Amino acid sequence: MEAARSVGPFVVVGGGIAGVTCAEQLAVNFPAEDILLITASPVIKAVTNFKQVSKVLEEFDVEEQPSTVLENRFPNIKVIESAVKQLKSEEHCIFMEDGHRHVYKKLCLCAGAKPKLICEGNPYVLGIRDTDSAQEFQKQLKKAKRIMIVGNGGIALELVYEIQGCEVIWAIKDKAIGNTFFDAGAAEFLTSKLMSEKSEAKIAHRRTIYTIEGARKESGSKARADNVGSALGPDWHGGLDLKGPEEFSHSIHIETRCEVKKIYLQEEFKITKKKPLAFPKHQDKSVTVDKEMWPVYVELTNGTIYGCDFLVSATGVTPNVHPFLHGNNFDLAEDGGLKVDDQMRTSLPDVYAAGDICTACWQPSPVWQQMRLWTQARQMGWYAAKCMAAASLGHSIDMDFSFELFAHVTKFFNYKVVLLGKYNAQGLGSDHELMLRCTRGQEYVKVVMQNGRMMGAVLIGETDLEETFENLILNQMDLSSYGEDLLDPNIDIEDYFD
Ligand SMILES: Cc1cc2nc3c(=O)[nH]c(=O)nc-3n(C[C@H](O)[C@H](O)[C@H](O)COP(=O)(O)OP(=O)(O)OC[C@H]3O[C@@H](n4cnc5c(N)ncnc54)[C@H](O)[C@@H]3O)c2cc1C
Ligand SMILES: NC(=O)c1ccc[n+]([C@@H]2O[C@H](COP(=O)([O-])OP(=O)(O)OC[C@H]3O[C@@H](n4cnc5c(N)ncnc54)[C@H](O)[C@@H]3O)[C@@H](O)[C@H]2O)c1
Repeated sequence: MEAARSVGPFVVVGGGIAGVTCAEQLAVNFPAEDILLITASPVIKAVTNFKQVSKVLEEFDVEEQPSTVLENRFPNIKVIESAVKQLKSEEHCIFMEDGHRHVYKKLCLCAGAKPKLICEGNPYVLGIRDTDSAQEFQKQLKKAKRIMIVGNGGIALELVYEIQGCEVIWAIKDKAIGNTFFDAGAAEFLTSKLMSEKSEAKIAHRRTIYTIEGARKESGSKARADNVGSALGPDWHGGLDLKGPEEFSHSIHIETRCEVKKIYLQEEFKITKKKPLAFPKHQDKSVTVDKEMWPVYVELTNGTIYGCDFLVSATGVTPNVHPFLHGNNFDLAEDGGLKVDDQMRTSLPDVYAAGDICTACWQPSPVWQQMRLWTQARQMGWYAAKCMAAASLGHSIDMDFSFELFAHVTKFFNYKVVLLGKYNAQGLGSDHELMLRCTRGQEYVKVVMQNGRMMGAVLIGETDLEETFENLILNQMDLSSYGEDLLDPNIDIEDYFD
C-alpha cells in the first residue's frame, strides 16, 4: 500500500508482541511515514522463527531484544523508552513520563495486561508477568521450603511441573486441574503424569538455555520498578532455575474446590490459635498439625490452613487500562478490556487496540474465541496495523483469516498440546457430543461434535491430527456417517479426507 500524501505519524504504545508486530507492519505499509513505538519496558519483544504450521496454527519464538535491533531493521520506526502518562484523545496527543508529548494521526494501544492478584499489596503474594517478576519469584523460591500456588490456568500448570526442591500446595477452585484448557478427562490424563513421573525423578540440574538478562544487558537499561514490562515468552521458565533449597525433586499436594479465604502474617496467626495442617505426604493419609513456623498462613474456604513461605497468585490478568487512559471515554468490556470492533477500533476516533489490553467485541466466527495468548497478540497487532493502514487510505478490509478458527499450540507437562475451535464445547450448551481416544502416558484426543460437524478438539501428545482436524472444523463437513471411525487409530484419517 503506498500513500500519496502523509497519513502519519502513527503511534503505537507497548513493546510487547502486539505493539512490536503492529509497528513492524505499519513500517512495511508506510516506509515513508514515521512510526513511533512507545514502551515502558527497557527491551522489546520480537517474534522470531515464525512458522505457519497449518492454515491457522502457528509457532514462533519470542525474543527480548534491545530496541536498536528493531530500529535498524526498520529505519522509519523510532522506539521511545518511556511510559505514557496520559492520553488526551480529543487532542490526538499523548503525554509521556519523560515530559515529552507526541501527536498522532492514528494510535494503537498495546499496553498488555497485568496479573490479577488475589490480594493486592501483600508482599507474600507474588504475580508473574514479566522478567522482573519472574526473577523476583526465582529469588524467593531459592530459600522457600513450601509455597502455595493459587489458580488453575497456564501459569499454574507450568509452575507445578517445573518447580523442584520445594513443597508445593496447589489450591484450585475446580474439581480438576487446568480448567482454562482442559476438561476432567484431559486433567486426569495429565495428573497421572504429574504424580508418577515427578515423584520418582531425581532432581535434575538444568542447563540454562535462555537468559532473560541477556537482551537487557545489551540494551544497557534496567526496568523501573513502577512500570510493567512485557509478558514473558515461550519457555520463560527454561531460563530460570526453579529450584527450592531441598534435595527432593517434586512434592505437590492439590487442594481442589477451594479458594483463599484469608492470609495471615505469622504474628497475626499466632493470636488466632488456629491449627495449620502439616504438608500431606501422599503415602501418609493421617492428618497432623504443623509444628513448624511459617512467615505466612493461608486459610482456604474448605477450612484447611497451611503455612508457607509465600504464595503465587496465578489467577489471570486484567487489561492494562489504568491509569494512563483515565479521562477518556473508552467503552470497556466486562473483563475490563478496551472494546474493539472488527476493524480493531476502540470506541474513540483514531484509537485502535490490540493484544491483551483489548476485548474482541465483534460477532466472532462460531469456532473462535478470544484468549489472552501471544498468538492472538501477534495476529491482532498485525491485523490492527492493516486496519489502520486501510483506514488511512479510506478503505476498510475483511476480517483476517486467523480469526476464523481458534488454534493454540503449547506444551504442558512436556506434552505437546493443541487446542482447536470450541475445544471445551464453550458456548455449545448440552447440544454436543464428545468422542475420545486415550492411551495413558502417550496421547489424549478429544473431539467436540455438534449436528455431525466437528466444532473443536483437544490433542495431547504427538497425535499428528491437527492439520486434518483443523480442516474438518473449518470446512464444517457433515461427518455423521464416519461415526467412531473418526478416532480409530487403525484408520489413516488423513487419507480418508483427501
Ligand atoms: C508467565 C507467562 C507465560 C505465558 N505463556 C504463554 C504461552 O505459553 N503461550 C501463549 O500463547 N501465551 C502465553 N502467555 C501470554 C502472552 O505472553 C500474552 O498474551 C502476550 O504476550 C500479550 O502481549 P501484549 O503485546 O498484548 O502485551 P505485553 O507483552 O504485556 O506488552 C505490553 C507492553 O506495553 C508496555 N506498557 C504498559 N503500560 C505502558 C504505558 N503506560 N506506557 C508505555 N508502555 C506501556 C509494557 O512495558 C509492554 O512493553 C504467557 C504469559 C505469562 C505472563
Ligand atoms: N502455555 C500457555 O498457553 C500459557 C502459559 C502460561 C500463561 N498463559 C497465559 O498467560 C496469562 C496469565 O496466566 P494465568 O495462569 O494467570 O491465567 P489463566 O487465565 O490461564 O488462569 C487463571 C486461573 O485462575 C483461576 N482464578 C481466577 N480467580 C481466582 C481466585 N480468586 N481464586 C482462585 N483461582 C482463581 C481461574 O479459574 C483460572 O484457573 C493468561 O492469559 C494465560 O492464557 C498461557
